Amino acid sequence: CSDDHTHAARDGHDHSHAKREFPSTKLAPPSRPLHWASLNIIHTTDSHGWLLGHQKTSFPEPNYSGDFGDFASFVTHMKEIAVEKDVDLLLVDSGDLHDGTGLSDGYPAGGVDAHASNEFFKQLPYDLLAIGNHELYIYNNTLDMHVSCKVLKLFCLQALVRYNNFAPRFNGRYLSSNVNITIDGVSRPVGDRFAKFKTRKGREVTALGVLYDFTGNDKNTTVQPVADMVKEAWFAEAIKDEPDFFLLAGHMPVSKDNWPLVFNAVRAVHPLTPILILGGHTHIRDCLQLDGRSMSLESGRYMETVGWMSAELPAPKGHGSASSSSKNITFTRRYLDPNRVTYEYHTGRGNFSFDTPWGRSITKGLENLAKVFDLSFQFGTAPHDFTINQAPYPSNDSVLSLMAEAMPVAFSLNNSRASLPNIMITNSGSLRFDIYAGPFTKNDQLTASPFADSFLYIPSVPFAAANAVLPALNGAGADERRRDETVEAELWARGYVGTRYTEWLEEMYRRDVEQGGEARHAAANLSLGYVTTDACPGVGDDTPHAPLAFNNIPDFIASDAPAVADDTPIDLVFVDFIESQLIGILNSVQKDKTYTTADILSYTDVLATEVLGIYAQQAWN
Ligand SMILES: O=c1ccn([C@@H]2O[C@H](COP(=O)(O)O)[C@@H](O)[C@H]2O)c(=O)[nH]1
Repeated sequence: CSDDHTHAARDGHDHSHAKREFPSTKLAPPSRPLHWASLNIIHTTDSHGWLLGHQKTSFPEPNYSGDFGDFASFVTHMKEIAVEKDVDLLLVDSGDLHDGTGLSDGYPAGGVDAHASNEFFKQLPYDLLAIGNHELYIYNNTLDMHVSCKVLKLFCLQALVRYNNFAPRFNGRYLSSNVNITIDGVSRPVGDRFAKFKTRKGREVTALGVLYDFTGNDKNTTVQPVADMVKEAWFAEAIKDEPDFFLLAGHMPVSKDNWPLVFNAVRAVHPLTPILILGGHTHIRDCLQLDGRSMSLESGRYMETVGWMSAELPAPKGHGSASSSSKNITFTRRYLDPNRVTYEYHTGRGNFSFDTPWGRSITKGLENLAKVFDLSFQFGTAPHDFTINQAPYPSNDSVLSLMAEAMPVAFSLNNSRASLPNIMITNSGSLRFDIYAGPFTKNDQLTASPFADSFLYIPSVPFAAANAVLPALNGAGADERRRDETVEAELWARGYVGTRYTEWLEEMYRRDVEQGGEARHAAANLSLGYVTTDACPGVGDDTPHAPLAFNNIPDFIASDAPAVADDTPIDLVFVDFIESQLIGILNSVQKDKTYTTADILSYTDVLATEVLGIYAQQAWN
């Protein structure tokens, strides 16, 4: 029934689901079936707690409205199809499960970030997972991903009670090839360094799980640079024997990063063995081929994309295959919008036959968790949409402008310093999602600003110096150069990837404008969404869309500067995430004093996660 494929509503059998039978919005189905080959992969990355799907009704949100229960049902049906076709289908994740929604970050005091949401992740039949940088900002989060009872005998009982954790569930397939955690003075991999396993069809796989050169990790966790990892004896030993293919998952962008180091190290030993790379981190849809027998895929962010890769591999070794063939392998890739229309289209199911009991139970469990965490608690009513890149900055419709306005309001509560002049600075990367008109809930607060960062200050900074910090941080100095390369490199290493994502959005918008976008979209009846151009052949986006409007934003934002004389001492307030850059910049814009961490004090107990809620309670009620 074709209509069954064009609405994302549920069948209504289970009325307890009625609340999430969004969107009633009509969704376009995919443009064509997926190409299945002898080996196929479903890929997720950078999900950041977005397991209840995107719940707002303005486009592009309905494109991503499928929840993790729907995804589980999709995976079940796809696995059945793979068996019918007698081909391999693997499920792979490339990390960053923490920081992003109320489900991951709305836990009660004393809890561990994403522990509860990861219980749902653990229910999916992932064949391989890799650690992300967001698993490493806080030691306890890393610990929660670890704990192998095989290794940690004494610690285990206590850990299982407190941290009923992640890696052991995946039985050697949660990989952290270059990431360690230190427990009781002993440094050990968070998951496993590598995995060797066989697919259902008997293909031998050698797998790695690599993190890019991240340096913002908490103490007692370590990230080994990729260039050093490939020189390790364990690495040489792991890749020595030839499998049917190498599966390189990792939280590392497929373009402009270090995958070639890993790829070349493998190629030096195995010039022809297929290499399949599943990357992440920059939140974009991207694909390239490092050679004709390899494909690298990156599948977006926030469960806004489910990636698909297919590779026509020869039969497994020992099944009479010509594994030493030097011919190019036929690969395809596709970026799926995760919604029920997409899922039903590709599984040949309708609203009445799509849900599996297991998928439904995951949806129910997520909804219960949202209740337990009180995620629909309403702070106020947002008067209109506030966006990160669709609206110019500064403007009334910019989330960044909203934050700049909200900080002084939120930090003035019970704060004896509030009457003193100040400038408050935060990084725009801390704002992770748009705010939509209507009820502004605890979940909306955490999707917009999920990092529980504190605010610090340096007292008595002369206004002229304090006021020079923001432009210097943003690189808009007198000579109009982009930000200092050292600062840029440091930000990248600490996990600052906003630039790559916004460049991607800008490029799709610019290309579209050049092609005379609007009339074309109207004629083709396109809804808003991602419009990907990558370096791989064939159709990428599963459902065609028109791109969102794009405006450039600065990397750092600040509250309005006070109207005081240049030499007036003021409080320079800033989010702790940018502490090291801020001190460096402050020392570069003035030479009267060398500021150090000893000059820094705590400004407020209000965390970055709480600012918008406090503001909404005052301004939006
Ligand atoms: O405490 C924090 C931690 C991170 N950020 C911002 O997050 C991104 C990096 O996240 P990815 O998902 O790995 O892209 C980066 O832009 C940081 O600015 C933060 O603000 N505070």
